[in-house]
Amino acid sequence: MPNDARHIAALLVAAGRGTRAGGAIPKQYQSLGGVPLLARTVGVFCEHEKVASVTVVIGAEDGDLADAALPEGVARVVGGESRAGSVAAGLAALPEAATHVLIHDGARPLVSKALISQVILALEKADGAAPALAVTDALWRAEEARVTAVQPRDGLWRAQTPQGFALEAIRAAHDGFAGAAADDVEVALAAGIEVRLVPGEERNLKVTHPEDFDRAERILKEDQMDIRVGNGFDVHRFGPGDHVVLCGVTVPHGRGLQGHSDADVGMHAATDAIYGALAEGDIGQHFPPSDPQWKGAASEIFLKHSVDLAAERGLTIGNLDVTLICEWPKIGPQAAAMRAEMARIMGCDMGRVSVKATTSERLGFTGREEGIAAMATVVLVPA
Ligand SMILES: Nc1ccn([C@@H]2O[C@H](COP(=O)(O)OP(=O)(O)OP(=O)(O)O)[C@@H](O)[C@H]2O)c(=O)n1
Ligand SMILES: C[C@](O)(CO)[C@H](O)COP(=O)(O)O
Repeated sequence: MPNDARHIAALLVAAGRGTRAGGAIPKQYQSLGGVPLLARTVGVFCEHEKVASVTVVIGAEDGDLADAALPEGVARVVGGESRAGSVAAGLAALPEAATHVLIHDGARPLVSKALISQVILALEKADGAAPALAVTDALWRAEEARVTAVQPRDGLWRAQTPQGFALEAIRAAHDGFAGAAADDVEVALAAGIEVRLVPGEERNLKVTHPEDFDRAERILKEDQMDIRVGNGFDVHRFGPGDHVVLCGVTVPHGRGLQGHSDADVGMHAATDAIYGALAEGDIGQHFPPSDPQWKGAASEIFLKHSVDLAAERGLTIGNLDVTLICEWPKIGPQAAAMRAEMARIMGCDMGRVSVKATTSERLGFTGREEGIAAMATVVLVPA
């Protein structure tokens, strides 16, 4: 269920003929890693928690191919002769509740949930937002296979999709646009809509030529091999109190743990392990202790956030191993409840979560019962 007051509609244009890609059927219905290319594109948007509806624009003669490629619940509409015509048909068919639209090429199957999120975020600041990559190669003009001039590349960007807009603004822009447009940003600019740039992704290629299938398949294989390991470590000191919260479970104790949040040292170590695996910093970076809104916060919020970030990258929990280091309280009797609670928050099987404990033989700060330490190791695997 989208957690956004806006209704963000995804509009995937897939009515082209794919002549440059060749093949017996249009490229969007050809197999990419054993799945129709368009099914992959649609899947990414269907799984995005902020996308409220998905509409696909198909070719008039592609009904049977679309039946085989599209999941139930995805609306479809027949497109036009040009990409712009297909977008216009799609804009007219979006759900009434839609406030914003993400217009995306069906032929870009490797778009990531993280990129979609960036475009949605940028739409909070402007009526238009689109991903692009800076041009890094030198640019030339040429005629008849001879270089005739150098084209300065400063300020030049390679356009990608999804291109996001406030719905009424882009509808009006399309209504008032005459002629051919390469994409919807061109239509938006002609109507004076401000379009914010967000960093594009190399992997978000448009399958255009036959060799692009090989490129896309190589990226999919790399995704399958993307296994991440992270570790986390945390310490909280004891203070006054009558309980501690460890791995989400409240344990009666003669003292409490001090901290800005609920001081759940085990959950913090686990969360930092996940951020570490993602190279996404640590809890303090995402939830600054200086921010009063996190005072006394349940650490569940932090753990859930790190797992959501992993999911945006297509990763899920392979396994998590947490070690609590303390003399007291005794963890063994609570370990199963802690594993169950962590598994619930992370949305994974309890068999993937380990919580164990050790004393430090009365040595050091944990041995003197000044505080509790925790360490965690996580493995993230492709979802
Ligand atoms: N009349 C059209 C033309 C294009 N598209 C869609 O716009 C996207 C980008 O276009 P492009 O890659 O140029 O696709 P094709 O037009 O299918 O390719 P080609 O020019 O090689 O025929 C694709 O997802 C394509 O299906 C569309 O919905 N309707
Ligand atoms: C919209 C687009 O994907 C932006 O890069 C692109 O312009 C559409 O594809 P085409 O090959 O230009 O038709």
